[in-house]
Amino acid sequence: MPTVRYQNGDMVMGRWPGSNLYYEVKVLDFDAKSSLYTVIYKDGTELELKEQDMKNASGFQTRSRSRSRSPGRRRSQSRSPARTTRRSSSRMAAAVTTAAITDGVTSSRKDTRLKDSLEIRLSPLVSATAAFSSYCLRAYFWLLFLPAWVLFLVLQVNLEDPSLTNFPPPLPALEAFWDAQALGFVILWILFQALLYILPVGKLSEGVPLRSGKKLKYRTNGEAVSLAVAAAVHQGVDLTYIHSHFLQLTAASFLVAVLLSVYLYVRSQYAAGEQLALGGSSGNVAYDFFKGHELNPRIKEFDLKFFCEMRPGLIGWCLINFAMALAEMKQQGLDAPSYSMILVNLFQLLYVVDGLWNEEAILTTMDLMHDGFGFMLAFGDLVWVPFTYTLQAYYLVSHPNHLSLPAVAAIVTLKLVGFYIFRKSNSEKNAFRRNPSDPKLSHLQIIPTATGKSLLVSGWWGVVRHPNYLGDLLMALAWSLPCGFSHLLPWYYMIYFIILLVHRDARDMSECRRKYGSAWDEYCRTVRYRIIPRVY
Ligand SMILES: NC(=O)C1=CN([C@@H]2O[C@H](COP(=O)(O)OP(=O)(O)OC[C@H]3O[C@@H](n4cnc5c(N)ncnc54)[C@H](OP(=O)(O)O)[C@@H]3O)[C@@H](O)[C@H]2O)C=CC1
Ligand SMILES: CC(C)CCC[C@@H](C)[C@H]1CC=C2C3=C(CC[C@@]21C)[C@@]1(C)CC[C@H](O)C(C)(C)[C@@H]1CC3
Repeated sequence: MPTVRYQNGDMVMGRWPGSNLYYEVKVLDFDAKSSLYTVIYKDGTELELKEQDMKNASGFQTRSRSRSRSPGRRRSQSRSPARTTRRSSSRMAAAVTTAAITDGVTSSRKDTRLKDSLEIRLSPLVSATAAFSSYCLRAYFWLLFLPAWVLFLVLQVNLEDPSLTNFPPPLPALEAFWDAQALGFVILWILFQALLYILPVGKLSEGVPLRSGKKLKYRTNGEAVSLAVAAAVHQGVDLTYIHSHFLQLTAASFLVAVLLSVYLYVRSQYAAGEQLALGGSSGNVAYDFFKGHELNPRIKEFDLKFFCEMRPGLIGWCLINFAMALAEMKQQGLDAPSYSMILVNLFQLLYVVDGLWNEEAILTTMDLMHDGFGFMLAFGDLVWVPFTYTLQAYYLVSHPNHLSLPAVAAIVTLKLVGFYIFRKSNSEKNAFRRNPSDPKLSHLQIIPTATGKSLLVSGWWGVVRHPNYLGDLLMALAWSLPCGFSHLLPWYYMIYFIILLVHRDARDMSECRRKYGSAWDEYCRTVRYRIIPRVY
């Protein structure tokens, strides 16, 4: 029978998962079977913590307000363990962390370390409360804006002269959106993908450790699935239906995404502990619905987030592109698709097949590791990706753009350079996160952090802080160039992607700053640029 050190109702300090920061928490429950305490943080987040991640509040001292408010001073006085040395072994870093946390309350020098942790922890709670209402407003805005924007784009692409100034676009009658057959096809497509996903072929990969240290298993059989889809398409299904029913297929997918999000929201109300993401628990229905609260919603072994992100939308994207190539030949009376259409198809196919081939790498991306699964991702995966990432191919069906051979060669070179940077940098980080002592990575310099994880500071991740985004942006440029410069619409992906990646980078920077504290500052001082060397 385990001893129960803290009682229900006790106010103690609880470690924020994945960091060395302690927050004030109230003990709600103790589960003798798992030896885990259920605690609630001041912002309402409920989590399960091990006893070793909890301390008596009396052992902590806080700095005076004036001192903690001075960022300059804070920087100069920081004694965080992560700053002290640069070591080559992540195990050393883990040892430093453990020492700092477990002994911190007794010696005065170590007290300073804990005070530094507390100092960082106080600000996010205060600002979280202040920013709450603005977050809720933003959620309402995005819930309305995202579907309206997709509709706007889909209605523009068929126009002879698509333009932002065509606003509001001529709206079709309401019944034009609804087509039971289109809904049937969307459902069949998702079920077909689900069937391929559960087939016992391909690898079973482990995700990154959850807060409890447990690792979930994922079936990563994307390569087999892409071959199965290619074979099915080869059997001669008439895909031009997709071009002629694009609006109805978009509306049907939107309906599925909304139903899925409602289901995800409802089930997240019953999830607890490590099943939950750290966001999406504000209590505001719109915000939580949009953001999603459950981290890895699963029906038995079927992982809904992983499946939606990697299968129906992503493979659907290639299928739609291919359908557009057939529609172009039909509409323009061609024997073969145009060079522009071939380039757009091949480039994006390479992107998707690469994603499926390296499916395991997605397990270390932000969406899979940290974000809850709610409307944003469900809509993103099932509507946004297949129906807006295909706009370049759709545009070319009725807006031909002739490319000379030198132009083709230049665009292909750009795509390959982008792809090389994207793949190499993603694989490097993924390999390092999976096995930091991989001998193939032993030449890379690292910065140990107080969490036990280290940061790569040479190799691709020493060039800029997001080399993978740089490669991705170069590829995006290569996808738009074949469409020419007559309209802004085929450049939409490039513009959206710059905004998305700059925003993601900022979000990731503050998340990493929270997680790694001064080790992250040191990384940022060493690697000065975010995405483009010497520019940004
Ligand atoms: N086509 C599309 O629509 C989109 C494509 N993408 C692509 O998906 C890929 C994944 O992107 P995303 O998930 O945003 O971000 P990343 O794959 O860049 O993941 C960021 C995480 O990597 C870890 N990390 C950061 N710096 C270092 C370092 N120096 N050493 C070791 N680990 C580090 C941190 O996590 P931790 O320390 O916790 O491991 C950080 O939170 C990218 O290639 C991106 O371009 C992304 C969004 C949309
Ligand atoms: C609706 C919102 C405005 C934005 C939603 C964003 C999502 C569409 C993207 C978030 C991260 C994504 C990734 C890919 C597709 C787009 C989304 C879901 C990705 C699967 C594409 C293929 C790549 O190879 C990848 C690296 C596996 C990508 C991972 C991130």
